[in-house]
Amino acid sequence: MSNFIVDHFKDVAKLITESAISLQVPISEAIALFTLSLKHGNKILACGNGGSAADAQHFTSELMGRFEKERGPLPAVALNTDTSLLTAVANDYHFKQVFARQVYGLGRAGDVLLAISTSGNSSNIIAAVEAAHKLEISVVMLTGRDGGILSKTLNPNDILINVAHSRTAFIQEVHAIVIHCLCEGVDNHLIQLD
Ligand SMILES: O=C(CO)[C@@H](O)[C@H](O)[C@H](O)[C@H](O)COP(=O)(O)O
Ligand SMILES: [Zn+2]
Repeated sequence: MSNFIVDHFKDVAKLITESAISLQVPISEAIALFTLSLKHGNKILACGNGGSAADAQHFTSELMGRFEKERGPLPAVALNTDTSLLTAVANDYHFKQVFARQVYGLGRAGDVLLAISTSGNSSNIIAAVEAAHKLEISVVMLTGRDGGILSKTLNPNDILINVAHSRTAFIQEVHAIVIHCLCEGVDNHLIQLD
């Protein structure tokens, strides 16, 4: 029997090493976009489904709380956390609208939306991106596989961070690293200014 545990660690380690090269530029660009938005007094919205919902709230909690260094709170809201709101919108309208509705309610021009989808094909994430575009909110898309439909909806100011792998688990494991790099980069920029 093959040792799937050792294989998992080895295979994701290879993907992490490859991603360090391929994702360095879009991650740096996303850090610059988030930082500029926050410096202008705007906020970050984030959304995802399942494991990516956990990733979205992981990111916003490290902005609103703290990452590694002491600083003030940075305005950031995960759109997948309020079960009353999510069930009401899904029940009364459509599950596709659960994030878009909140983008329309909370979003303002100049904010940035972090849209996370390992397939790039989740309809509620695509609808959230459409809502963001209507409000002149730039989008950082954190995706996997070939980026799916989401990657085809990029506006010129948007940034695609795509982990080109077919296993959802591996994509999510790299996404966790990307999220920590985003937090570290934003802190490096903003704490220098203090
Ligand atoms: O965490 C996992 C699988 O590792 C699952 O919960 C996964 O996130 C869910 O199936 C999501 O609904 C997948 O959506 P997406 O990433 O394709 O947008
Ligand atoms: Zn998972």
